[in-house]
Amino acid sequence: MQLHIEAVTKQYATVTAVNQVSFQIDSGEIFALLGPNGAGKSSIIRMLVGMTKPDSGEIRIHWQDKTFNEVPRRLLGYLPEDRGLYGDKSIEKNLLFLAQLHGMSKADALQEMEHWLQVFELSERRHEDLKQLSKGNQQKVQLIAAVLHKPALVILDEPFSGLDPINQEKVVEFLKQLKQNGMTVLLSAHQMAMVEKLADRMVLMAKGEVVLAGSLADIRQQAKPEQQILLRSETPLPIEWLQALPEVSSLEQQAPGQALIRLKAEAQVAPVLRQLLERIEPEQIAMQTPDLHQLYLQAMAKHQSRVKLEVVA
Ligand SMILES: Nc1ncnc2c1ncn2[C@@H]1O[C@H](COP(=O)(O)OP(=O)(O)OP(=O)(O)O)[C@@H](O)[C@H]1O
Repeated sequence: MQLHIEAVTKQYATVTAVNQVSFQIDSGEIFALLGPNGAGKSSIIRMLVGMTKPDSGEIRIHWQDKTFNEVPRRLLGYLPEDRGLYGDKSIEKNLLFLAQLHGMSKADALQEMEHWLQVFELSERRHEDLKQLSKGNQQKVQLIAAVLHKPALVILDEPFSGLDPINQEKVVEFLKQLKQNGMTVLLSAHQMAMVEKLADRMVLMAKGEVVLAGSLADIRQQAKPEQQILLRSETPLPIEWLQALPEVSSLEQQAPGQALIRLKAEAQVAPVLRQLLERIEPEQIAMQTPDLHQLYLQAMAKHQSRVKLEVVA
């Protein structure tokens, strides 16, 4: 299963939800769509599953030796943005119904269901009506429903939403299992820490456009992130002096004796370290690599200031 999204544009009335977006998802990858609210993630997903069509550009899905313009239903496991199962039916009845709709036999569905109910610790509750479950547990049932029929491609619109940190970790493990089982996974998410653990590649979108794309390492390179120095001392740090150093762009004081110092893009690290060591006796001094959350915030801030400049010009 390979997906090609080529120069796809989607307009709703006055809003360009997706603007000339291109990327490719390879077989067996976990691929993440990232971006703030309204970036266009769900619009792309809705076009992939055939709920809407692009205004221009092309979607091509290659499966074995065939090509499609939307993912065929029998190959697709989909967690929609608007969740929808039957509240007055039990977990088991809901899952059996959906598995059989996808052409699974009852025996196969029950066997597959057993595995996933155990993964999400819901085995004991299989006969409870869905409406009796917490929002998080309903979400877990929805995730099982998306994969029970062993689809080739799983598309999950915000699989982590509404889940506590422990259950978010469970979803990470669930997604890793899907990859091990050979499925291709596309997900949208706001939880950068989870995406960082999982995604082989990703695109960062803003206002319908791709801002950054690639693996985490690629994104780190493209983003040209600020260099960061973590400084820890047993005595309080001379914060004003640190802020006034010409190489420093900003400083985050994390405790009286601890700060994260961000350097200007063109700054050399060695002279900064020399000055620090002349003035301070640090307990710890370390270069820090920004995580996906920080890269995301930096990329979005840069994108916003570029858009503002374009508007002024
Ligand atoms: N059916 C629609 N009619 C009109 N505008 C729409 C429609 N669907 C989406 N939009 C607009 O398109 C833009 C992109 O929305 P979309 O739902 O794709 O973003 P998203 O990245 O999935 O956001 P979120 O993280 O909030 O789910 C938004 O400005 C949204 O208001």
